[in-house]
Amino acid sequence: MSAGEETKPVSEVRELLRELILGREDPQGFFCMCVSLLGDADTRRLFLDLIKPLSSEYEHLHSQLTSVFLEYFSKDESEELELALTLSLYETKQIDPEDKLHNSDHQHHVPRSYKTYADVRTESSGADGSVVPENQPTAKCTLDTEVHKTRNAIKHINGDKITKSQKRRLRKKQHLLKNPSGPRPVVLWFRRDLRMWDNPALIGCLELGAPVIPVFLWNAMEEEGPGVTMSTGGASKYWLHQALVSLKRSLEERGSHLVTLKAEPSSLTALQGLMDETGAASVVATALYEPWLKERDDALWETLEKRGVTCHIYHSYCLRDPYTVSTRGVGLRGIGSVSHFMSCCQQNPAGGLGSPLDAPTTLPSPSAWPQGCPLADLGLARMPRRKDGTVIDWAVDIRKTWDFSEEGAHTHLEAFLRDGVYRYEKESCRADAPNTSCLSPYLHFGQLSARQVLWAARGARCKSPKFQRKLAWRDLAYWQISLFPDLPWESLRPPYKALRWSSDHAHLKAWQRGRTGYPLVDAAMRQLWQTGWMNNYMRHVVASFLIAYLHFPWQEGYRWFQDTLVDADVAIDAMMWQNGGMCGLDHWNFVMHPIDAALTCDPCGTFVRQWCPELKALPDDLIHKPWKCPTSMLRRAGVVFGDSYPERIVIDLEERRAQSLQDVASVRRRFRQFVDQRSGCDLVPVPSRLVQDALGSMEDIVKHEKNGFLLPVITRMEFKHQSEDPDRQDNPYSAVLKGYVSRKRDETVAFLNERDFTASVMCESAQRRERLERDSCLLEGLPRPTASRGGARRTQTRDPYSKVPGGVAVPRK
Ligand SMILES: Cc1cc2nc3c(=O)[nH]c(=O)nc-3n(C[C@H](O)[C@H](O)[C@H](O)COP(=O)(O)OP(=O)(O)OC[C@H]3O[C@@H](n4cnc5c(N)ncnc54)[C@H](O)[C@@H]3O)c2cc1C
Repeated sequence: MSAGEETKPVSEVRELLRELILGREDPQGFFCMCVSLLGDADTRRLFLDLIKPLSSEYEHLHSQLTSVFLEYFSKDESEELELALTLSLYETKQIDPEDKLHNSDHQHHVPRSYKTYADVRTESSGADGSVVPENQPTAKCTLDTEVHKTRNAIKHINGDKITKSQKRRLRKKQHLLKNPSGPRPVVLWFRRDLRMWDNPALIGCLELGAPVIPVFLWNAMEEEGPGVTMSTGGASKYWLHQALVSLKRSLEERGSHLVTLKAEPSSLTALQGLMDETGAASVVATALYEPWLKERDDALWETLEKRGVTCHIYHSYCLRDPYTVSTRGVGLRGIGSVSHFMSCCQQNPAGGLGSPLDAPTTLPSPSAWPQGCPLADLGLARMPRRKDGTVIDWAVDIRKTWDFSEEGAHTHLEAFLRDGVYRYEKESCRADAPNTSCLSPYLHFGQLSARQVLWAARGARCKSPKFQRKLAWRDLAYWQISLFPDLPWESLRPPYKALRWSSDHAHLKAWQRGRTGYPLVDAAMRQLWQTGWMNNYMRHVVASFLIAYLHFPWQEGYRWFQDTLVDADVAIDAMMWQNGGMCGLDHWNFVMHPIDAALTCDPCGTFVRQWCPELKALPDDLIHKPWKCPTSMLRRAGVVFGDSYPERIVIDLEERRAQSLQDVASVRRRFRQFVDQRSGCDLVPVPSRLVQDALGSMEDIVKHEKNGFLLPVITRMEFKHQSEDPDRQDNPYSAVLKGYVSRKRDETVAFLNERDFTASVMCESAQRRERLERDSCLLEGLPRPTASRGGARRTQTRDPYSKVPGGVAVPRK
């Protein structure tokens, strides 16, 4: 073939050859494009000549292309005929949509308990809710039109420059040519449902009977939402990376693959690109409930559906879709508490929960995979480098602590139900024993579904209602964020925004790094820093300390948790910090005391010894208040304040607490319009949808305001009392809780606390006296005095709090 007679398609192929050499195209793709541009006969005739120039410098490429060519043309004639027939059939179908409808042979089946997006939309518009069949004539983006479009695109390529979208279309052609007669692939969009077991979206995909293309898209901006959300901080991003590694492996074990992609500029464009490239006809995903993500998804589904793509959305992230929770018949009194939420769910039931689904053993693959990017390129597990170039591996302890896989999730669940659940009801507050499930990161990333956990808990030998209720707490958080989209950054109780907050950066830093001088707080914050987790009780202790004793706004704690927790969850974290920060719908009716709380959760100091090893030689009874140790004891234990262990950053806890209380009282007086004069409760502006839902029975307590509705919400007695006289020092309703189990137990704790301290100091001075006497006898040559009986150190040998009948501690004998 001389250059003079070279046709346009041939020069386009030469152009593509350059792309291949530059590594921007793979041999398979290149070959398919040749077939598209030249047609079968010319490809057979010209291909080997066209690739000849590669044989010297790019020998490997050349041999790959040759074998692709030989393989393709080794097909017998009947196969080729079939291909031709299929393509012409598509052409015919394009001009005869009726025929296409009648021939729809792979209508999908959606499990009854789940809904497609089409269902949800038709339902909400009051239609009958029937499922939109995949091959419905209104679907604009059918296979035949795509083939046609692709052909047109190829016709219009201008030879000199191939644009990205042209390339994508060519790739789509490649997919179609490879699998011309099969059903069009379905994109399974993994988000926060990174599991094989009990994954309705995954099973829904399989029911479509088409090849499945699992994808994970990452766009940090979209996750963030409009406010200061800190949706995925360092630790949880690290977990996400590892969970994706594990998901990829699970998919590969099933003959599939995970395509990872940076969704730039948006998830919508990335998905559209994928649909174009693969010819996929539907997208399947699990619903997300953060309002900004829901908004994004709603717009995205709508655009895709307009383009003829069918979108199937399943609900499995929570036990209950938060957008279906109604207060009808229950009202708004007590809103924010888990019992109110459970009443709403019971009174207004949704469809049944159904039972967990099995994992599939295989997944049908497409004939060719779309191009993604390496998982590492998503930048989820980025490690900074030192000046000398070495990597700072900050996640080393997180790796040692956790198994990030779905199997790891099941192991945790089984171990908990076999062992920990027996102690959960009464002893879940213990910091020194693994009495809780540690399932939070797995639940957050959907490596376990809430339904699986609930089923397993119900079927366990020992049933813990308290544990099962925790799943309702989780749903409550998602309901709250669905009602209050600003939950992660805006206090729900307006007056509290005006509180006088501390700006002492050194205090905040000391809290973050576990250097406050309060061993229990420090141990918990160090555990968080190193492992990305701490238990619920300890989260209450450190949150109380930050807010009630250090006077920082709750948002500081929320953001730090979001960055350091492996289970950082915008909805739960925001709800809990708002409640702890006195601004939530249900603010905590207690303040954890940083020393006395230890007597309930770490009575022998085991937890503190693990995370603050510099204190490990201190006796049990003083390890939580080392500043009370006699100097000699500190010397023996090697504790030097300000050196081996920090000085306390605040000394007078009572005074700090009283100040916090006074500040609250004064803002409540300043913003009287947000205090209900009748009940003394705080008033919170609530969204009208909530009020409309409940109205009727609630007219009496909901005040109609110009800018919304104000609802009286649960308010601490001590606040009501203090507001009457902000300078008052003797508030009888003090919320400071020394322990957690009961006030009675607190009193016992206080008694033991005092007795132990006195006894320990007495012992210490007796020892000192003995030593002095012995030394002076030695000096004066007198006989040694007889040694007193019993050990000088009063180290506790038995933990008196591990069994607390009826919540009352048994004092030591
Ligand atoms: C200030 C503060 C911040 C918190 N931030 C988060 C967070 O970012 N992510 C998070 O998952 N939990 C958060 N929690 C709730 C709770 O502390 C953790 O879910 C729990 O410690 C996780 O440990 P676990 O799995 O052993 O819990 P378990 O006691 O075994 O509970 C089982 C599951 O129930 C759910 N759950 C438990 N407690 C709560 C709760 N109070 N609210 C909602 N769901 C709950 C979790 O999914 C948990 O995994 C926070 C609590 C506080 C006080």
